[in-house]
Amino acid sequence: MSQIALDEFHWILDVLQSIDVGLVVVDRQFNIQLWNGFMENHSGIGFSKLQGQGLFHRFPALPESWLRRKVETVLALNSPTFTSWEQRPRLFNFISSKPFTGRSELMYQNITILPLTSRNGTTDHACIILYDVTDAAMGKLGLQEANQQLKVLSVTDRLTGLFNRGHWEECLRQEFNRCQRHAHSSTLMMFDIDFFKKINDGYGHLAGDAVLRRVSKTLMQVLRSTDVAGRYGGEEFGILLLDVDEPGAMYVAERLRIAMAEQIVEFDQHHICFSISVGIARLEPQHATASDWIAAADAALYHAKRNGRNCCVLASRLPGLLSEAKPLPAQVDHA
Ligand SMILES: Nc1nc2c(ncn2[C@@H]2O[C@H](COP(=O)(O)OP(=O)(O)OP(=O)(O)O)[C@@H](O)[C@H]2O)c(=O)[nH]1
Repeated sequence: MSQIALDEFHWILDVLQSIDVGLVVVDRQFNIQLWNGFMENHSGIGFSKLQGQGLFHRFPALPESWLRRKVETVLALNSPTFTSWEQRPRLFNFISSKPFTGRSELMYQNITILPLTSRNGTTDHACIILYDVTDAAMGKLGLQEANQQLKVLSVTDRLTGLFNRGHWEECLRQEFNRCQRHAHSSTLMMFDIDFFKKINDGYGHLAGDAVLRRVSKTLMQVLRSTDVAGRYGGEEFGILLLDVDEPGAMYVAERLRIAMAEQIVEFDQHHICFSISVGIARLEPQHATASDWIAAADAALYHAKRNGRNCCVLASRLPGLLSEAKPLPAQVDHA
């Protein structure tokens, strides 16, 4: 080798040694043939201690079967492969070295695996290249998290944590369409807190808000995870009971009504009781739109109010009433 060629070789080795990218060369038996400065710094093990040793023997936490498969494919096809951190967050469990910007304890890595062809034309070595992409990954994950939070906020009612009206109505429309396509039926419940204005007028808006939050908490305790509950208006709520018939819905509505009437909201040294009135409507063939379905449940709710409140009414039984009005709980009970 000429002096110039030797110098160039030396420079290349210097560059490989100090480049801010991890380089590992292995042979077909996965014995380590090259381990650059980046790998030394992040693993804390110098090349002299690893040279010729089995990669999986020295690094048992590596995903052995995955890496074997990748390297063997690269060598067989004589073609490189790339794996992003989104497919596999990291190959080596290196600690992230970005103490100020980094929010992740471990480094995120992109990985390229290259086939290395010798001068005699055989491809018996592979070069694993590791890029530290922790900053980019954290940026993207942060953005995804923020988007996810925005998505949740955009469908949630701030006060109660239930679905807001817009999203709940969208769920209702989807269920309406699903029932039309598959010729089966679900049931809708609309309920409203009785004499809610009196609570606001008597104890202030914040007391009213506390009652609305208690309604939502009670709903979450009584309903199943498949039920879709939303805040429809100020003190009116809608619940979609999927694949539930009228008797089933009446059973749920009564449970809900009783659970609400048993609540005592403590606010500013007052004990506040309340009740709800419920209208129930199964999706019927005569409901041409989702709005017709809501109107049917609303009509039943209106009758529940007219019937004395604290009761449940089925739209299919209008104007007759299925459940008798119960005595209202004393609405405001001084401590
Ligand atoms: N605290 C509070 N009150 C609200 C909110 N949204 C609506 N309201 C109040 O809810 C009350 C609804 O009163 P009405 O529609 O007269 O109904 P009601 O007093 O419950 O009487 P019935 O429904 O006939 O039993 C009004 O006083 C509204 O100001 C809210 O977010 N917080």
